[in-house]
Amino acid sequence: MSSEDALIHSDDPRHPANLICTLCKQFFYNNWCTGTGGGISIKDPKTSHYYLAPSGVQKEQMTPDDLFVMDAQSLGYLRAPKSYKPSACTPLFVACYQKKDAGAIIHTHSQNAVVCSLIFGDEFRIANIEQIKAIPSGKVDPVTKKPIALSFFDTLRIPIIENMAHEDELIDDLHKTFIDYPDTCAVIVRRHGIFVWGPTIDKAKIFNEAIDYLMELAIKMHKLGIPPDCGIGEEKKHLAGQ
Ligand SMILES: CSC[C@@H](O)[C@@H](O)C(=O)COP(=O)(O)O
Ligand SMILES: [Zn+2]
Repeated sequence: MSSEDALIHSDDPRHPANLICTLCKQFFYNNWCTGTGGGISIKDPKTSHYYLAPSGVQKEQMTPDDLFVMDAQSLGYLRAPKSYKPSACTPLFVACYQKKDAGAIIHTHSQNAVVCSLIFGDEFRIANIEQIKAIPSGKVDPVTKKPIALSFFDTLRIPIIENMAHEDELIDDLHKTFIDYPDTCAVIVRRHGIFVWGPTIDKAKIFNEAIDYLMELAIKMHKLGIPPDCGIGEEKKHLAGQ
């Protein structure tokens, strides 16, 4: 086996090259990565190499042989399949690795993200819902040094940026959200989808699932006339006003 192929061939189902293919399949059936849209990038915790999907392929049909591998320091490709270009999301994934210390990034074309971006302005907010507790607050416990999750009584805030003609044109607004929302683990792109990152692929997957659940719930609440960020008990007033 060539040294390039050794980067993507492993019997370990948790190897990044295998995991990207497995998760993209799962996400396809969630309607998150259909019609070539969306994708996943994982940083190998052992080597720190970035694993990236090719552009414009049916993401659920990818195999490890199709993947690009990038060196985290030089940003040069250690492996680049000749028949493909790397994902158009690559500059955005790299920004999340470099600026947010991400271990993995998930990009979906979730319809819940798209509808929320049509309903809400520059920010998606939802408060006082149990599932919020799956999302990190961005703060770290000073004693245990472990990340602190949002509480049931908190408000989850996710910035919404405008879509552009090309994926790489989102980079300036993405960088701006890193400054304006230092604690966020996600950015919604209006009429497009969402980017979610975490310190590991397992965490990023949990955050993405929890946020998608909350966006779906917010759409249902909005349809009932209940603002998703209303206080506990305030929903009665909004329901009564119908
Ligand atoms: C359906 S085209 C979608 C792309 O423009 C992009 O938004 C996307 O999500 C995937 O880009 P890709 O280059 O295939 O990884
Ligand atoms: Zn996209």
